[in-house]
Amino acid sequence: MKGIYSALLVSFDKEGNINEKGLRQIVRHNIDVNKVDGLYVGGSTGENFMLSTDEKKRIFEVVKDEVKDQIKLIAQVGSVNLKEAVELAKFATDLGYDALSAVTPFYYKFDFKEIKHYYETIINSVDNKMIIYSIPFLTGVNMNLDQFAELFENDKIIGVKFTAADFYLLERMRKRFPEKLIYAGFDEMMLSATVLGVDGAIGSTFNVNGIRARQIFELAQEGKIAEALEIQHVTNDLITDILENGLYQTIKAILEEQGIDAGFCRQPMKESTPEMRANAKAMYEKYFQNQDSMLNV
Ligand SMILES: CC(=O)N[C@H](C=O)[C@@H](O)[C@H](O)[C@H](O)CO
Ligand SMILES: CC(=O)C(=O)O
Repeated sequence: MKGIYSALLVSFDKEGNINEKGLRQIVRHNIDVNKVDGLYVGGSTGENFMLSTDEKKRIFEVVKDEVKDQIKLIAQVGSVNLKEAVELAKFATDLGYDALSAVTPFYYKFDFKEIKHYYETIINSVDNKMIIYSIPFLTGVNMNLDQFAELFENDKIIGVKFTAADFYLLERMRKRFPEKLIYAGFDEMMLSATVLGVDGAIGSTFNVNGIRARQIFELAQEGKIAEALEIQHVTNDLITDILENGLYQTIKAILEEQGIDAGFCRQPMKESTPEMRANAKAMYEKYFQNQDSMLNV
């Protein structure tokens, strides 16, 4: 389960319905062009928290049908509606997803006992493995080292997607949990996270920038830090441009430039303006049009 995973984008039509053809194209692009090791389905990048249970299920189905067993699949099933999370966990497990993930329960200020009960309830309802999804800047949930340790006592909880900039905590986790899988969640900090020994990364920008992401990861693992840093610099120029222009809208618009029907975002996320699309086109030309020759791949 180690390696580079795209946090999969979902294509929606103008009315906000899932565009299955576009979704399949995004999946194929991740396999054929980005050459990722796997997909993280139903995450923030999948606009998951704005979808109905049936829509989440349909996305799990379409993705599995397109991927078959070509690459690994992680299903993010977490929800403040715990019954929904269990239902999705069963559904994704029956489809053959390699692992589950669940965001820490958010919105209400759940205490740690409640958070632990949530994870145990989900994972004990299925024959599968769980990767904790920790993203404090969106959820407000900050767990400490001892709390992670308590969750990790359950052998079915095999790892964490660590989307945080607290690299002191990341280092402490690496030392204390050598057997657990730690995935870096911030693409712009991938080099530093790799130096600290993460097992992989899960990111939104890999939907377009997967080749560079793998290069950073592999060069850093080989100790070629200066070379990895050069690629992180280019990558962060791109990520800065993307974040300034609108994260998911821009990644989708770059994919459109590559001939993929990546479509619209789901409301309440805004529609791209012509200016945003023009900026994305410029990013495509700057970072991707000549990527093969730039990178010697
Ligand atoms: C909220 C969100 O999308 N987070 C992603 C993964 O955790 C990241 O891949 C970021 O999108 C990316 O690092 C840009 O900040
Ligand atoms: C990786 C990530 O942010 C997600 O889509 O959940």
